[in-house]
Amino acid sequence: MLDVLTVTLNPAIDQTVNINDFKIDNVNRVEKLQNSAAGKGVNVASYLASSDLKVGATGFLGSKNCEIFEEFFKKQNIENRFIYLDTQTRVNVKIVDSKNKTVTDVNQMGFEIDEENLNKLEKKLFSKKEASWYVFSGSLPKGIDNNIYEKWIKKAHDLGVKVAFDASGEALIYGIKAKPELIKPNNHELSQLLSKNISCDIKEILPIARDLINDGIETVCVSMGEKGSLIVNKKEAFHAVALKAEVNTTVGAGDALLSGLVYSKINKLSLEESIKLASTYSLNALKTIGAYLSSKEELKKLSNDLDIMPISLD
Ligand SMILES: Nc1ncnc2c1ncn2[C@@H]1O[C@H](COP(=O)(O)OP(=O)(O)O)[C@@H](O)[C@H]1O
Ligand SMILES: O=P(O)(O)OC[C@H]1O[C@](O)(COP(=O)(O)O)[C@@H](O)[C@@H]1O
Repeated sequence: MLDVLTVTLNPAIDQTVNINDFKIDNVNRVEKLQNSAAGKGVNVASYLASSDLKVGATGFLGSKNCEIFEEFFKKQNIENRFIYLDTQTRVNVKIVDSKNKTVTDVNQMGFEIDEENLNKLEKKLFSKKEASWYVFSGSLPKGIDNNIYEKWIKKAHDLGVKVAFDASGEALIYGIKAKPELIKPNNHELSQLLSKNISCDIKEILPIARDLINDGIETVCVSMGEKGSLIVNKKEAFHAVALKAEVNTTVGAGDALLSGLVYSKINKLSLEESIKLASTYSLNALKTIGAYLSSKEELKKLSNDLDIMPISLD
């Protein structure tokens, strides 16, 4: 049995283009271009497989541009359990502007899923327990109902599988009703959940995270970009923030954070150790284009750049 099976319904080839001083409504010249196999669950699978867990990845892939994924799965030691569709996987453009220090995401809608293929995937996931943990993450392609993750989290729990969940909008609103063990919304996703603007203020985020815990979610980690993250369970809370960071891209930092949290759950790390490890993974992701984890020594060095502060729950 696998340790972790990640599910990516709408993977992507991330096309990172470096444009110095990117200007809208103008002609921009690309200085460097890199394509990477990606999508939320593909990234998580890669970080976890590099952490010596037995990992599989499933969901849907277009057969017409699947080579980049197949090479990546082989290289990263990820068991490929994708269902192939007779089409292309979407290409998401990531415009990295090092002069203005911005990253602009242009994410395509991707393919449409019909009932037959959805049934095939459900069979793969729920005929028997395939892994200790399932990770459901990322946007929903056309043809899939917003409550799919809610339905699947319940089905996973019925099989005795634990669930980490990272989605946005309606899919998130439905999904948390099924009480996954672990969620990692960012502050924008919390805003969608509560239909009001949530800032990166710990005093504002802590009670919201605690409400989610009281509703039955075991661990809530709210990520806040350069403001770090807040992790909360029933007993403790910590705020992790980077004292310094080398930022070449912010794409995949959330997936890296989630991966570190899943690894920590599987290895029963304390909440403080968990957020330290997960934040280290995210610092690593900021340096690297594509979901590649650095060596243990490099990660150890990066972890020194973190400040982990306990937050009182009284
Ligand atoms: N500019 C940054 N400086 C330092 N750390 C960052 C920066 N951007 C992201 N991070 C780290 O990556 C984590 C996830 O990033 P975030 O942007 O919140 O996730 P998501 O991509 O899911 O929106 C943060 O909690 C933080 O640890
Ligand atoms: O499924 P969505 O929400 O469109 O997101 C897909 C995108 O998210 C990523 O997985 C990165 O996610 P994070 O930056 O949140 O870690 C990209 O690789 C991919 O292009």
